[in-house]
Amino acid sequence: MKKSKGRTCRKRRRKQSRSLSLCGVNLSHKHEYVLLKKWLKERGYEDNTLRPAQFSETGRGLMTTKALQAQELIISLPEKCLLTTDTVLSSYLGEYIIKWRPPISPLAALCTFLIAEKCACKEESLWKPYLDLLPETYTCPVCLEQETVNLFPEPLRRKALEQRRRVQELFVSSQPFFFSLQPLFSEDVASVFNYSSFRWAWCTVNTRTVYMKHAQGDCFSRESNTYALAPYLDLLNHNPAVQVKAAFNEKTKCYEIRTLSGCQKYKEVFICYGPHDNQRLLLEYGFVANSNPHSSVHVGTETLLKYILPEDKQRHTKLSILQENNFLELSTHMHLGTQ
Ligand SMILES: C[S@@+](CC[C@H](N)C(=O)[O-])C[C@H]1O[C@@H](n2cnc3c(N)ncnc32)[C@H](O)[C@@H]1O
Repeated sequence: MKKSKGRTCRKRRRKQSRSLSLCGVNLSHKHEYVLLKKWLKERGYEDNTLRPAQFSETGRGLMTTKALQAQELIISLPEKCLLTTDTVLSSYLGEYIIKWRPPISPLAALCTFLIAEKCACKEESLWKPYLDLLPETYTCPVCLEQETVNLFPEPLRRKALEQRRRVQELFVSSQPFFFSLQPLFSEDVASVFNYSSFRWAWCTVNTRTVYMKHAQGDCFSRESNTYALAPYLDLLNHNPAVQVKAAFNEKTKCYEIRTLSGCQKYKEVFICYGPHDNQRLLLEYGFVANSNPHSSVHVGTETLLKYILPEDKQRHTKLSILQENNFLELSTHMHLGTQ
């Protein structure tokens, strides 16, 4: 009898403590969040349901103060709150971007704006309440020490190095444009637009933007222009198990996210960033998800080649399929021996 009571008690306590760990510590009274809410209100955002909160398992996120039913709106953020390439073009950077040839990419434009606003115009930025709440550092592979990246399994290490190369290339190719902005700054632009601030801006765009299609104008290069930074909404964390519908609503002129799964009162509200496996989540967002239904194992080239035996009659076909689908990274000492 005693034993059974103990077990029930332990079970109940475990359940309570798990449930408590899913409830966050409310942050909304903090000065920075009060300022952000005021800033959002001035731009037409009204909401009494969501609260910024710190969660033990996922870090900072948003909590709901009422139960959300399936199909209910989680958030509806007016266009005025969104930071897009239109924002950049209508800022003091616009005339420099329009004149610059060859045109810079939409991504480079957003990074330039974030750095300029964050590092140079500190007190005057219209975006200050938002910028003050952005993370100072990121955990995407491009920000990690080489020794850490060396510990990754080969396929992830390869992707991490690719990411680093892409960010470095974009930084180097954007430098002449940065130098053209010197008239806007009293400091040396080389110190404002350094690699570290560029990497911070790149990670901000990469980990926090929502998809929003923009018309392809002449001001920017042909790369896709689909980014929108969405203050407050970008506090929503990822959960692969939830389903949401998210898009810019042309009628309401708001970026809207609707839950398809619902959410309990005082629990963290999640969205789904996409059906990503943990390698993709680590590369793009700097974290991995527990119990990820999209988990997959990435097999390195050497291992793949080891299991396609020379006597296999379909060896040639199999290797062609792997190669066509980018599964083989061939270094100079490797050869396929397809004959
Ligand atoms: C759009 S932001 C979400 C808000 C973010 N937690 C914050 O404090 O600003 C995306 C970032 O949140 C973190 N994140 C999102 N979902 C997460 C999860 N399920 N577990 C841990 N971290 C998560 C990752 O650092 C990711 O790059």
